[in-house]
Amino acid sequence: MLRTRGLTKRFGGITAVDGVDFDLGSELCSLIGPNGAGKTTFFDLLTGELEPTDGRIEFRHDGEWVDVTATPPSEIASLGVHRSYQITNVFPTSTVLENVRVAVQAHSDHSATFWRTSDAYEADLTAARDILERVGLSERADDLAQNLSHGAGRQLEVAIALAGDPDVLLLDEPNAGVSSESVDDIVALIEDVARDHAVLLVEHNMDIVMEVSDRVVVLNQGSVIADGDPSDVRADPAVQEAYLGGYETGDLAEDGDEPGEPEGVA
Ligand SMILES: Nc1ncnc2c1ncn2[C@@H]1O[C@H](COP(=O)(O)OP(=O)(O)OP(=O)(O)O)[C@@H](O)[C@H]1O
Repeated sequence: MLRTRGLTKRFGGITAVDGVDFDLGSELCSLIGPNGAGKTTFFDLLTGELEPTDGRIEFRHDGEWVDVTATPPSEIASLGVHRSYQITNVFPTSTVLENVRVAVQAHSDHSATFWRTSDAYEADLTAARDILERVGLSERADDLAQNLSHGAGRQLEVAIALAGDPDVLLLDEPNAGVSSESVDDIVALIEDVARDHAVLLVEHNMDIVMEVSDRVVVLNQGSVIADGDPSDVRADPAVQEAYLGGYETGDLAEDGDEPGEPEGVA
């Protein structure tokens, strides 16, 4: 679905992403690593928000590999790669339904038509309602987005990303700031969208990573230090040393950190 070759991003003297070769298939792959490992920079490169210093990015589109290195974000989105942004593309004073309808309309073929028919409007509304049902927000459809809890806000961001009918979803800490009661909803949502999308997930909570991932890739100082099955990656001594520090499932819940988070993770 997506691949990088020799992908590199330098900021002055800092190499944030260092020659990364990465392939994403039809799977749920988690990208983990300590603070400053380069995860956000890697996402920003994939979505076109940053231009690489070196290397290339390709997406599979209509059966062909397309080189999208240094392509603007809107074009990358139109090729089927969507990122769930943290709040930034939600209109707080619009309803939940309207937020998703606008996102559906922006993607639909008839969006460029000035005189949109009421049929097109109804079709977009129906599609938006279906998406809200899928992410578990149907009952909040008429609420203003600004009145949602953090967890429901994350569900709305995923709904907006789904409205673009993506092939690849990049989920950027969908669990960040979410109350412990809502974590199960977010985990269920991640697992659900992964059934019919390739998903690349950045997530600090290792319990979630171990539960949902088909594959885990570990970045450290911009380089991939491990890539494979979650349990193999967890047992990898290099990963333990760079990031996990003796992590066992659930064992960090008692020491004041968030459950499942390696120590020192923001
Ligand atoms: N715009 C920038 N200008 C200069 N340095 C940057 C910039 N963005 C990131 N960096 C540096 O690049 C490195 C990688 O940062 P990045 O935010 O990608 O890591 P991360 O793995 O996402 O970290 P975190 O888990 O804390 O979000 C860090 O050393 C960071 O300070």
